[in-house]
Amino acid sequence: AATSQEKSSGRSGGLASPPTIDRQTAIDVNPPRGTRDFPPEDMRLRNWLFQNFREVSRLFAFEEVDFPILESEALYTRKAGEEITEQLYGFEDKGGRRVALRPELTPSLARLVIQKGQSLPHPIKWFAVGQCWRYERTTRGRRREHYQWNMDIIGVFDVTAEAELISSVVTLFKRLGLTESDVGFKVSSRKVLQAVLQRYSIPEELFGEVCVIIDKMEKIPMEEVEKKLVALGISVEAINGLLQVLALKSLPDLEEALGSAEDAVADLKQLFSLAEQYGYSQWIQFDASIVRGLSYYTGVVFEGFDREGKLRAICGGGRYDHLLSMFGGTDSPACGFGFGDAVIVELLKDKGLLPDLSPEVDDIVFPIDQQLQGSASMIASRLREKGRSVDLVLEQKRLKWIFKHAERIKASRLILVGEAEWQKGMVRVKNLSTREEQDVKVDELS
Ligand SMILES: OCc1cccc(Br)n1
Repeated sequence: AATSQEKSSGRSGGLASPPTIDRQTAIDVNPPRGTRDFPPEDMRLRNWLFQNFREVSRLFAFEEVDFPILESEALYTRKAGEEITEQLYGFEDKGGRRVALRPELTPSLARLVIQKGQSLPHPIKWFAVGQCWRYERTTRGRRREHYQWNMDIIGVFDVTAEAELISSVVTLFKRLGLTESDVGFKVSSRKVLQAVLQRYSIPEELFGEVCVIIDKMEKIPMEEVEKKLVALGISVEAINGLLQVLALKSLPDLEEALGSAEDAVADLKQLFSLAEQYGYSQWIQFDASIVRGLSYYTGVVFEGFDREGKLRAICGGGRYDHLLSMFGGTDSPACGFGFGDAVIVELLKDKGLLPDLSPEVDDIVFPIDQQLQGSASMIASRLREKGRSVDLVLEQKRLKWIFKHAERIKASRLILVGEAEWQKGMVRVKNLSTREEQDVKVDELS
């Protein structure tokens, strides 16, 4: 019999040729440079990862929020030489407004907190999973978009907030099968830097820029770092004092260098003691060189890293107590982190921890012949009402194709709608793992 495709083309034999369309030039079927498609297999992995983000956020009683990917450029035009603002994906829209694809979520969160004003009960515990963008020079061929999981706590002065945030990332890592021998957190506080800058009476307003320069220490040659600091008017003596403190790797050494009265020392001692109580002290270590690259951090900063040292930071975060006033709002103490969707997948791949995710179809419903297509649709609807995921075969196929298809989508059952059984108000149900098959009354199908 002619297949439905052959019928529609009015030709039998050979494949039906597509209707002619006036296509001048073929489009580029690849996504724009630096961006990704998510075909089903990749989408299943992404959904699995995001489901873990959401489940951990639920465990920590955070509420989900979201914001537009497009924001006013003004949210990001900080003058601290940050990579994230230098690579801003900004443009002028048709209304002449300067807008940008968001490079991070925190400014949007700050904007919403200000918009909602004091009506919001504090502390605010919000999370978001959102796509973020940068315009990276293609020379480095790096991506221009990634998805970030963010968790933020607004309204808590104490480092109990940071301890809670780090605990949530530890929880995520454990859910993904990672242990403290795979990953860890380097933890410090920008108050360390602040204390040193004060000792050399370096003006407070240089703080953000100095942090951004120090953060580049691992990425650019030391002499360039020093040149940038000197360009800010910082003396060589101060720079040496800075570099000495930044080399500290133990809290006792920090206490010795700064004295126990310093906030940085007290904060970090409390944080490490809380980590003990949470049970994740094996996951964290003090490292004064950690400053992170966002200018608005003001206190504790941390980043997740892979202990083999092969990958870029897995996640990063910290305290940002003055971000709201940067946008004209009233300051609230705040801290949060961003966790990208790329490095973690590379790490899971390296560790052989990527899950085997297959499509989850319960039933294939197949009308043996064309006249039973309507009956098959009725069967499919009944099964769907019972919550079964049903792949209804929509065109005549040979049984050989059906079994191959069932194998490919890992269906658990094949429901054959055939004339003889249908006359008796039944369908043939084949269990595709046990190969058992039986006729089942339509009314008893579940
Ligand atoms: O973490 C920096 C960043 C921001 C936006 C997009 C991408 Br890819 N990466």
